[in-house]
Amino acid sequence: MAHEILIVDDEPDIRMLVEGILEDEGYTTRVAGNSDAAIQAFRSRRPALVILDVWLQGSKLDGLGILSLLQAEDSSVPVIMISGHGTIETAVAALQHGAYDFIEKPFQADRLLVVVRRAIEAARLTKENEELRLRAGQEAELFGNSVLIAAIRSQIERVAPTGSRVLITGAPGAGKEVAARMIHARSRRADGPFIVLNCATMAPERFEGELFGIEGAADGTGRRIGVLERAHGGTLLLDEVADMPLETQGKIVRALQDQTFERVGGSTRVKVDIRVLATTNRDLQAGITAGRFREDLYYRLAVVPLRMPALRERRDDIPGLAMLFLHRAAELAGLPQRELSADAVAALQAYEWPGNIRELRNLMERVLIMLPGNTTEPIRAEMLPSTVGEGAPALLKFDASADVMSLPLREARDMFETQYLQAQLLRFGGNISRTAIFVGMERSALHRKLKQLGVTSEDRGSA
Ligand SMILES: Nc1ncnc2c1ncn2[C@@H]1O[C@H](COP(=O)(O)OP(=O)(O)OP(=O)(O)O)[C@@H](O)[C@H]1O
Repeated sequence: MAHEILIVDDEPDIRMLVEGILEDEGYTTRVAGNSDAAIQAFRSRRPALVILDVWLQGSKLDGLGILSLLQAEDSSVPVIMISGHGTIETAVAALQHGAYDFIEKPFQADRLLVVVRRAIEAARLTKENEELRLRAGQEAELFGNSVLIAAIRSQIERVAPTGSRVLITGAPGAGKEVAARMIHARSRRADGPFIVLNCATMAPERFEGELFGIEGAADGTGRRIGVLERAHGGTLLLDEVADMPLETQGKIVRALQDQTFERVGGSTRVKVDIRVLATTNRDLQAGITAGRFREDLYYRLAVVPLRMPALRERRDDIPGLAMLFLHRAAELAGLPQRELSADAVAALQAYEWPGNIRELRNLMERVLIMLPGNTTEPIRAEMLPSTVGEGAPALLKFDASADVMSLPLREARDMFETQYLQAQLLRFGGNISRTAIFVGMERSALHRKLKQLGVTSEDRGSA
């Protein structure tokens, strides 16, 4: 993305000179000749940087006055002062008031460009640090080795750089937000902001103010920047978009169409450049039929649809994810690393996971922290909460009880094979091909075997 620079100078020649130097380097520019125009330009959209003359003839406020106003409004935008001979002292004072640097007139193009580059880079790093802090613990990578998740990853790789809008559907906790973060991280906007608006938790009366911002009084008091503006140059995620009030849906359709909007209570149109992603765990088509969701908004958001599979559809991801979350939890809590025993893994794979990956992650953390002792002993199925732990062991343990001992070998073997294959099928979500590879049989031979043993599709877990 080209960085946009606001040039504030009362002399048209200097404005043109600076504009030319910056545009030759690929920056985009806006210009203002006095304090009113400068403040209005700054408020209508945040530039990446401001170049501000110390002395502005015929302007209500001079450079220092403008600087303090801009700093009060948004100190994350760096300001470079331009000073003439008689104004160096003021420029130095400006540094104490938060200006990034100053350059003296007449200046060399090279010197200007070096300072501009440094200022933008410094602002980027500050912002990045802040975002890293905010994002700590928020995943931007979809882990898992199953065929399903690998397919999602490759769809993301394909769609991320295109800038298309993507509608991500799937059950709660299935990783929709992670997928959205991954799209942003692999897009050309990766250096820009990633802003999430949670439509489910937003009170309807606050919605539009949050989305479009609020104009406030003429002197700027009470003005609030909305998420559309905060996401400029980056990505906006409309999380749980089905919960957006109908009236707001109508307004956002227009904003998506021409990337301009008005703040609540304002009349100037703000222009932005954002990519919009949306998630939902509801059926939006049903919402359209019921009149709860606008069809035109649906088609604007669902340019590329992406469905996140539930965890029970890709049970072969469970062992790896469970270990990942267990290791991370141990690291965070400063506890010794522990492994999972085979029966614990099987129990985890047999469970239905209504809360999907979020439930798995929380469970692994809870198990690790709640287990007594400072031991490195593997976690066994019986140590898991009973809802999870009771799922598998009956299928897995072939116990040589008296009953079995009274059977002829052939029948005992059939019994063992039935239980063994049922358990393996469950581990692989009923997928015959993957089970066959694991147990070392041809796919067709496994089919025949299952038929002969009378193992039906209900025994195989959901595919
Ligand atoms: N494939 C994955 N690899 C690693 N972590 C994941 C994966 N998918 C989800 N997670 C983790 O699971 C949790 C839930 O994921 P996320 O918030 O993306 O789900 P969601 O589908 O957006 O849920 P909701 O609909 O409830 O908002 C997060 O902590 C996330 O980091």
